[in-house]
Amino acid sequence: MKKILITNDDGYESEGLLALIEALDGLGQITVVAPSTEKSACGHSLTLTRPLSFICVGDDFYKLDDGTPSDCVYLALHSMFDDQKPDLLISGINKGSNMGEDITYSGTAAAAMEAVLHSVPAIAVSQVMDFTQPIGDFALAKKAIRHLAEKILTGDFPLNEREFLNVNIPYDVDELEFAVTYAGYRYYANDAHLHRNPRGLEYYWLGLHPLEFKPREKRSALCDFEAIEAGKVSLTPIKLDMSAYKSMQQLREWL
Ligand SMILES: Nc1nc2c(ncn2[C@@H]2O[C@H](COP(=O)(O)O)[C@@H](O)[C@H]2O)c(=O)[nH]1
Repeated sequence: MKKILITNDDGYESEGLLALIEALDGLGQITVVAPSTEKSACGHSLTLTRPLSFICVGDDFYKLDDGTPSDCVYLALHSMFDDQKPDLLISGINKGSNMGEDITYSGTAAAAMEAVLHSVPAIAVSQVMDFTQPIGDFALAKKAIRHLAEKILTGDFPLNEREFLNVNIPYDVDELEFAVTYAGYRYYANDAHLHRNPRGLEYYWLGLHPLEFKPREKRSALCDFEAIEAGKVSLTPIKLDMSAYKSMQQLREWL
């Protein structure tokens, strides 16, 4: 029987995680290891400075106290799959998109990175949200991820070593249509909001600014943002090799 490992970064009680489990029902033996608390924007952090513990919350369903998504993958592979690695790791369904350079912050994407570093095929799946509206049922996301998982588990994983599939699901769309994309260019501000507690101690809340984007020049395909704007499920192949090959010669000349 095929083995599927599931994790996320919104925490083990997230609606997106439960929807993902439902979407994959019947496709294989599912093991869930998810953080005990929300870990959004935790990146590819591993917890090396304190111990972590699995806490069983159901059949083959564990929360990792208090681990990151990457810890969940790392420890699950170490402790639960000593004879045969999982055939697929799926991280999500994240409440919020992860497009462009978002993936450099994303715990959802980082779990997929951790998996492919251990030669386990991986998908990160994130749902574009309107946070002013009810969360919804992730219907399109479930349909999309089941389609992709079935193709992978009955056939092959379409990417190369140390590459993962970053999937973003459009908001409020019913029809399933895929688009193969590249990661767009995301604009980031560095807003922070200063407050003081009743004793005068200052503290900040980061972020909370609009995250605009643009396509990158001279690309034939759509970027992830454009696919989402067109109501398509964005499939972006991401490689972990971050070397700036085009800059190597200019660096040599600079020396
Ligand atoms: N650079 C900023 N990124 C932000 C901000 N608000 C949200 N985000 C995005 O959060 C997600 C985290 O991903 P997750 O998979 O860990 O939930 C990622 O897409 C970030 O870009 C912000 O104000 N600034």
